Amino acid sequence: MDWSTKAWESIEEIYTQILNLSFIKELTSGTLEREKFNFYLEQDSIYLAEFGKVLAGIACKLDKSEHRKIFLSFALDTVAVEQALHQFYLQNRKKVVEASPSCLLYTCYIHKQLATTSIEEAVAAILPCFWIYKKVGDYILENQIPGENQYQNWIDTYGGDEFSEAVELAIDICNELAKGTTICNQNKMIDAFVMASKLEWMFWKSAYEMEEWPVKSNIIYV
Ligand SMILES: Cc1ncc(C[n+]2csc(CCO)c2C)c(N)n1
Repeated sequence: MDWSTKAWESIEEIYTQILNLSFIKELTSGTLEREKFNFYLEQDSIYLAEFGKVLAGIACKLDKSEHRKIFLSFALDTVAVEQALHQFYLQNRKKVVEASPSCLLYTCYIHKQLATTSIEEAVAAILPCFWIYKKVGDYILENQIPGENQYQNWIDTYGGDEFSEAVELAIDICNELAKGTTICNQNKMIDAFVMASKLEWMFWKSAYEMEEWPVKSNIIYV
């Protein structure tokens, strides 16, 4: 069994719980409140900016030029997706938004992986972002209520064939890196994959709840 098969089997339960989230159910039916979706997009904008930096950082550490090329193209795609979705849904709103606790946790986790773990573990930590979104995008496409869905543009970004190639490349690179490393490190890669999958679940849950910080501040800038 290759590394990615074991990795996906390790998160089957988390994936099922993602599909059962109200955010995903209502995104599928198109009934998700716009306020919740906008909250998600604003948080996602923070996430994508950090994710793009991590992808570029991973590229710097990869030995094979082919892998570097792919990760740099992922980093560019991330900026493009961020701009396109946000232009479409938020019309370039320039509100200053603070990262929610879950968003901060996720972005700090991937930065921590890049800064302090093996390159294999860092790559494994970014795979759920690709793979889970592909699966969720396809699931929504298949289970959509036919007709108008105000979130069609978002759904089409991740569901369908266009995004498949990137996901397959990311999975293949993980399998190749896993093959070239120790069993111990392969298991650490699984841990990273599972942790990032939990953080994907938390990200959607926190968007639906429009998660706030449990303590407030009254910042006065100079
Ligand atoms: C929390 C969160 N997780 C995953 C994605 C999906 N995603 C973000 S960047 C990227 C790679 C290339 O665009 C993919 C698949 C998201 N938007 N937000």
